[in-house]
Amino acid sequence: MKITIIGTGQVGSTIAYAVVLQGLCNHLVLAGRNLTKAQGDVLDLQHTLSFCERPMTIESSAIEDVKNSDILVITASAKGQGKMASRMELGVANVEIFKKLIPLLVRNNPQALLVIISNPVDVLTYLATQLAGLPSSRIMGVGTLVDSARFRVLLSIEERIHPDDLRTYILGEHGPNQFPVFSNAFAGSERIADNPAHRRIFHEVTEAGFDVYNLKGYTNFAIATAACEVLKTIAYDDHRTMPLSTYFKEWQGIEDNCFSIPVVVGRAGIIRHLHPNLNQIEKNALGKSAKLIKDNINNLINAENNKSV
Ligand SMILES: NC(=O)c1ccc[n+]([C@@H]2O[C@H](COP(=O)([O-])OP(=O)(O)OC[C@H]3O[C@@H](n4cnc5c(N)ncnc54)[C@H](O)[C@@H]3O)[C@@H](O)[C@H]2O)c1
Repeated sequence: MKITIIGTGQVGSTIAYAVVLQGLCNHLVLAGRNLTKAQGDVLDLQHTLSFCERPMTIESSAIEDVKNSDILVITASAKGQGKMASRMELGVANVEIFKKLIPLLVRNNPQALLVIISNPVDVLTYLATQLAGLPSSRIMGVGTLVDSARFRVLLSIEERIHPDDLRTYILGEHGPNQFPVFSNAFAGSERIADNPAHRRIFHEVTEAGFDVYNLKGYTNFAIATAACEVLKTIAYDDHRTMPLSTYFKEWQGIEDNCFSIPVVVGRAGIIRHLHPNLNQIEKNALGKSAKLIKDNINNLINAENNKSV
């Protein structure tokens, strides 16, 4: 299994470190615009291997020389300017980056699954699906997986139950247009109530990424761990369920959109979309989110396409 990470900034390097610690492949490539940084990371990671259980080839590469990967993890991104209030601030620059990167990467890595990390992740997963010309099952964004994980951790503190035993999903946008699915949230088969305390935790989660970013200038540990959950279920063909950003023609009455829905993931990519039975509050939230997310996609991608015609 050959995993290539595109972009060796804070997130790319931390994903690489987590991949090495977890032994998720036998061939890891770090590819970046800044080859010196990639080479430095490679040496540092190679020196980690004697403490790891699995041997692994670790190499650096120029992006144009990346070939025949099984999985491409895309973290390349423009830099945010100062404090960040919205992931859409990266949108115009990252749409441009993706228009150059995705066709090149797909041409040279025709069998690869694409795991999109860069923000705004739902817009970029939609764009990558358009540009790649591959089945949408092969392209996924680590959307609200990280939000759902944060939600479980904060709820676990409130409920004093291990976060892994909390079945709670946040769906929709990796951003302000996300919503919690309390109607299907359980711990030990007991419903996790939709009450003011749990709603307050959900609102904390929506802001949590910015809290970390505005304190230290980037987020890396939670996203790298979430990305590795996706890589692990692909590598071992585990068929685990998780909320990921994916293009769909139709899901629960919403058409032609791209955001996080519950999916089953394995070696072939997204194997199945799951269809939870949402209550009326959640159906309303879904409809509202879907419209706002599609507006973001239209504003960033379609407006740009129309300009270049
Ligand atoms: N989906 C999520 O949950 C999530 C969580 C955290 C961060 N992110 C996103 O991940 C991305 C990376 O974050 P980071 O903190 O590592 O940023 P960073 O600035 O540290 O790294 C970005 C990397 O992209 C490279 N790059 C820039 N322009 C490029 C180009 N034209 N071609 C190729 N490479 C290019 C840079 O050289 C750098 O190595 C951001 O968009 C960030 O918002 C997403």
